[in-house]
Amino acid sequence: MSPNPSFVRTLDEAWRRTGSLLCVGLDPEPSRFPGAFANRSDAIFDFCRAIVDATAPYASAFKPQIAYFAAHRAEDQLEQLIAHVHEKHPGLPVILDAKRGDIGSTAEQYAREAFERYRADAVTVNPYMGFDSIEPYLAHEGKGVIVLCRTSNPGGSDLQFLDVGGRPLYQTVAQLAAEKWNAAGELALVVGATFPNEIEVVRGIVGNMPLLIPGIGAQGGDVEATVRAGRTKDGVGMMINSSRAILYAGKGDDFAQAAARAAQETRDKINLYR
Ligand SMILES: O=C(O)c1cc(=O)[nH]c(=O)n1[C@@H]1O[C@H](COP(=O)(O)O)[C@@H](O)[C@H]1O
Repeated sequence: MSPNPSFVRTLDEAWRRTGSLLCVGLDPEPSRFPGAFANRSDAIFDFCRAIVDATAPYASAFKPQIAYFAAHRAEDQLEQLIAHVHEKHPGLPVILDAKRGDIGSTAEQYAREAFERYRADAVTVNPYMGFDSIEPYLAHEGKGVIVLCRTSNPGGSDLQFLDVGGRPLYQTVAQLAAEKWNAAGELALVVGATFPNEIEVVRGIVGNMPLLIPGIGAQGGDVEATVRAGRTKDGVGMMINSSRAILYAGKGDDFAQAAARAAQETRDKINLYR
């Protein structure tokens, strides 16, 4: 079997080819779908496929959030959706947002779920249980592992800001990721757009490592401050995610066109500051 292409390399190529740092988040909530989707058993797939096809010209990655599928017993639709992205939009990586974290033997199963069942290119993981809980994902050659570092939510400070030897815990996570955990070169970190100062600090610690940055759009993160803080010297290095502000930009039959417009505007705004 040929090895998987490198996630980090594919992502870097996508940034440069598409000229976009936008990651379109796929958090499907059927109660917010336009009326035409009511009572359709495949509504989640159909809605997300329409969003993917409409926004792909403005995106460099997609990020489905697993809970939005699992809560509706729609894991099969998630499989179909990721297969659709690979088939119709090759070269745009799919990040499965699952925020997993467990002992090694269980993590092996989560890794198989993300990479073999769903065929994601990368998965989000929680570092709270330490490196042996992350290693099983790295055993999948070429697959990306995106570690929570400084999350976008207000409660993220409860633990991530605890003082560890004179600096906040999230900085220790960034340093471990950059210096000890990244032998495979396929790690990335999550840093919320709601905390641009911390984005800048993390960028200083991790060099060119990719950052997944959620929190613009519905959570109110500042695009200009985010981009200025997180860009690499080459003006790339960030998967800037927006979910609800794109998915639900329109409520009617033109929802996909409205999503495309929102994606285009977001891409263009990001590009003003690269
Ligand atoms: O790992 C994530 O993607 C993530 C980390 C984080 O710190 N904050 C955060 O909002 N997310 C996810 O990013 C998405 C943000 O969605 P919107 O606020 O609608 O753009 C959701 O799927 C969250 O689960």
